[in-house]
Amino acid sequence: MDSTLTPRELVDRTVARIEPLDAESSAAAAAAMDGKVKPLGSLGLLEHLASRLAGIQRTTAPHVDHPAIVVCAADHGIATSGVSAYPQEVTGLMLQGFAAGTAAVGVLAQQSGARLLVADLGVVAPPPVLPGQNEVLDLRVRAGTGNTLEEDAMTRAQAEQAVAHGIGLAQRLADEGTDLVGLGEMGIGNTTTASAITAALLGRDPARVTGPGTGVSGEALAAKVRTVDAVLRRHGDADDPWEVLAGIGGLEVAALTGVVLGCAARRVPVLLDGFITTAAALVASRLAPASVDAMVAGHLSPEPGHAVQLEELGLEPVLRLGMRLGEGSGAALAVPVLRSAVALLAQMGSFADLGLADSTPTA
Ligand SMILES: Cc1cc2ncn([C@H]3O[C@H](COP(=O)(O)O)[C@@H](O)[C@H]3O)c2cc1C
Ligand SMILES: O=C(O)c1cccnc1
Repeated sequence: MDSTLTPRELVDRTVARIEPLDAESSAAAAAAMDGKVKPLGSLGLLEHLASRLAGIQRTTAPHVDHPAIVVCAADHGIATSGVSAYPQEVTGLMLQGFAAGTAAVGVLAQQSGARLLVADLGVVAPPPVLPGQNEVLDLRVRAGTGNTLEEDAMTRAQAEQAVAHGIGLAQRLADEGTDLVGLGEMGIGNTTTASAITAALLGRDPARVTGPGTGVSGEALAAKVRTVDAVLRRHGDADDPWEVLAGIGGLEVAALTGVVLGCAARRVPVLLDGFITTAAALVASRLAPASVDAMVAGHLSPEPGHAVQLEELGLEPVLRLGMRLGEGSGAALAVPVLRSAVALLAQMGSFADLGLADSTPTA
């Protein structure tokens, strides 16, 4: 990162570098897939994924050789207003689990052969760093956001700093040769924040995009919907993504927005996880519409707002496993599917190899 730039200048330069999908590479990969020894279209979404990765990476030989999962963590002032089934301290405890490699995403990232990076953007009670554990990057902007029922989540400058941190992380990963970045998050209360962001940006009724999160139901869920409604009335300037980030939060959402922008600018495909990372993707899409071209949806969460978000972004989820965990778990699980898609494109034989001129069905 050019350290002489202000955070806002870094964001603006990054946004200016984002280009749409390379239609030529994408079409060439799609044509190559059509020529493989199989009935046309029979590999379903894998065919689309191979050509999409080709278009993002601007090559007819897309690759998933060095995938990484980036988990951004931070606390939310709104968590103290009874919107989660779990207390705020869990965020810091889970950071410990990420460092130790014992959290779900640690297991799944290992299964998928993906490197795991964890960044603390502002956990209220961060755990001590223990020797021999995975590094937790210190990108702290402030110790948790303000309670958005009463105040802004953060200042505009803090939102810009958090987004810039995410861009810096993406640049570092791209410099290190990372060729796929999965997004993950941790922050008790952040489904409430994600619901408010989604309702604000898409102009939706809070009841349509607010769900159980970690497991609130009945009257507690009704109260969560009312909370999202109240947060929106205070901060919901849907026209301005910066207003949404600073007013509603959160710090990890802002950083993930930056990771999306930074990856899109470097042509690194971004694998979305669940409802919260997709809220960050929505903010990124408002700052840089072409950034959507760099996105792939890892999975579909049952959180009701997630399908609404994906429809808005025009993305088809790779997996539907009923997972509602977050952390990057769905993104980590989708990595092998993407790896398989590019392997099929690279390694499958074609009808031409068999001496057959074309793959068009006869009937
Ligand atoms: C032990 C534990 C591990 C988690 N890992 C991810 N989340 C998920 O739950 C939180 C969002 O749900 P809500 O808005 O209802 O608080 C986020 O931290 C999210 O990543 C977890 C939650 C818990 C309790
Ligand atoms: O959709 C998600 O990613 C999700 C749902 C509930 C809790 N945490 C994350």
